Amino acid sequence: TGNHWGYGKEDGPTAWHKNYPVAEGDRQSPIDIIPNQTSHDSSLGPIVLNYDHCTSINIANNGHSVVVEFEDSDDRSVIRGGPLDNPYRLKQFHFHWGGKGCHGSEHTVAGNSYASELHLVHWNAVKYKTFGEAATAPDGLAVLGIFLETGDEHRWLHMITDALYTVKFKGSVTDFKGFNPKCLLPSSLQYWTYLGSLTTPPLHESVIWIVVKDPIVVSEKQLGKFRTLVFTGEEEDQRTRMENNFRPPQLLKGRKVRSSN
Ligand SMILES: NS(=O)(=O)c1c2ccccc2cc2ccccc12
Ligand SMILES: [Zn+2]
Repeated sequence: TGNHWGYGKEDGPTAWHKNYPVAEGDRQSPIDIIPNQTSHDSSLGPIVLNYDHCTSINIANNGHSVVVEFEDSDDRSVIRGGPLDNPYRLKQFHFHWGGKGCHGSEHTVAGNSYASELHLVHWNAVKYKTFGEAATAPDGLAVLGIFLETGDEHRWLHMITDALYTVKFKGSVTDFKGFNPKCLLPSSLQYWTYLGSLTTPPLHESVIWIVVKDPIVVSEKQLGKFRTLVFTGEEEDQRTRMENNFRPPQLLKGRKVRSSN
């Protein structure tokens, strides 16, 4: 019905262009990043994150992913530097993941996928009054992408995975205060950056992507807890496991991918 979209055969990424023609636009995300075809740009400074006074509000299942929202009424948690001309305010973060044992990242590196990908979504509150306005502007959003690979248990991810049972169904929201996503970042913030889009409908071409090169490591058990979520609402009789909620790589269409040193 209407602009309903998902990750299934009928309503998935290959069908999105019917309701969202920008799906075939010139700056769509994700992409396959080929490291030896990126251009190293020494003018690209380090990414600076000021999350020390960030205020997480809640954790929610929006029927597409699990999302942690932040208080963004002031500049208490911002990302700056790198390719950004302004500080961008942290709004939310969410994840994309695969099915058991298969891959689930959105960006790929020389054709290789990771098990999952974390997106920290920020908006340009210097130039735009609201997140909604920024979301449709070419320099409105900055999303920091972090790859997750499986291995040892991640010492802090349990704070997220322990809360997932409270947001099993689409539309569920629970309090989630005092979480600082800085604990989910790898030690090195070397990155690739390019101009792209939201990877979910409405696919607005408003994102400056900053994809961190080094993955964080999480255990298969921790990743498995994301797959206990379902795409469907509690009132629906269908229980469709939430997994493979990733869009495949899109055409580069002549875009340059720059690399920090
Ligand atoms: N995958 S995504 O980061 O493009 C994305 C958003 C990006 C920018 C603004 C809002 C977004 C909301 C999302 C909600 C669920 C999944 C991806 C989302
Ligand atoms: Zn995302």
